[in-house]
Amino acid sequence: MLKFQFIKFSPLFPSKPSFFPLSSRLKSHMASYSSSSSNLLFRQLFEKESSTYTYLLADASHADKPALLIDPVDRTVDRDLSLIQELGLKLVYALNTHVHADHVTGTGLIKSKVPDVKSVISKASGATADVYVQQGDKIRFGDLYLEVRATPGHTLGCLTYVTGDGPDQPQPRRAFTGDTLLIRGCGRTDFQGGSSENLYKSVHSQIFTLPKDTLLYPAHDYKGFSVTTVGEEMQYNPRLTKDEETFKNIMANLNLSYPKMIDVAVPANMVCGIQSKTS
Ligand SMILES: N[C@@H](CCC(=O)N[C@@H](CSS)C(=O)NCC(=O)O)C(=O)O
Ligand SMILES: [Fe+2]
Repeated sequence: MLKFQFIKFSPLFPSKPSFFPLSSRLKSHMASYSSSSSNLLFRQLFEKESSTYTYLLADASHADKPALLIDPVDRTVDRDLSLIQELGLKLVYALNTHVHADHVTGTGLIKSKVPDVKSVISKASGATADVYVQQGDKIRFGDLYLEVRATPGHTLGCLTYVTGDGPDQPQPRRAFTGDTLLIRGCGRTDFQGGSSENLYKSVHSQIFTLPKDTLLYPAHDYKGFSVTTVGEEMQYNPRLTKDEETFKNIMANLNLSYPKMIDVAVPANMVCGIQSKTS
């Protein structure tokens, strides 16, 4: 099994040099130019049975058009792979934000259909994958990357993936929050090593510290919303705008029924759906 260092120090997809000897005026012009001519190809995809969002990201300017999927669902793998083929992308990574309790991840199925794809999850999740990531790691695809932020609370191993910072990276930034932060809500904390204290700290230290215009994309939405921003959630999130004690009280009294598929989904997702024999 590969360790994450493989990606972290891999010269496969080196970044562009980030230093250019330009005047500060020209630099600021370049920064705004780069924001409107991003290399990032981005698609938000939806699986309606579990109200799950899957995200497709690719570096469309790179020769190979390397791509990754965040939180694919087994039921929609064929749709996602058809889209990837149609757009001429090369799928390199299939990432999970955490061990899902409400649906079976598509990661294993993807690996059985496209064997070169590497599955990615946090070491803290305890799940099987090809590549384990942790706080501060970078997952590179072409000239772009996702920065890994550990955001435990909904589960012990929850991650938020944030698009790269810097003049050659697309702006505004996007953060894929899994179930840590939902639009005007957050993930429940009553199973899988959940902790309302940890979730509160994760959101305030790892998500609300991002620039206010950062676009936030959750793993689920049950009300028809698709995207929010850091600034919007800091102002309007009915749970996370409260002080920590009030938040913990809200979370202790959600009274949600367990996800219908939890007994099937968690054991399956601990081995990333289905793993190939070689991984
Ligand atoms: N009814 C759904 C499960 C709904 C649910 O529990 N969602 C989770 C995220 S999936 S683990 C959650 O954290 N919800 C928080 C909330 O406030 O709704 C099913 O049966 O699958
Ligand atoms: Fe979840």
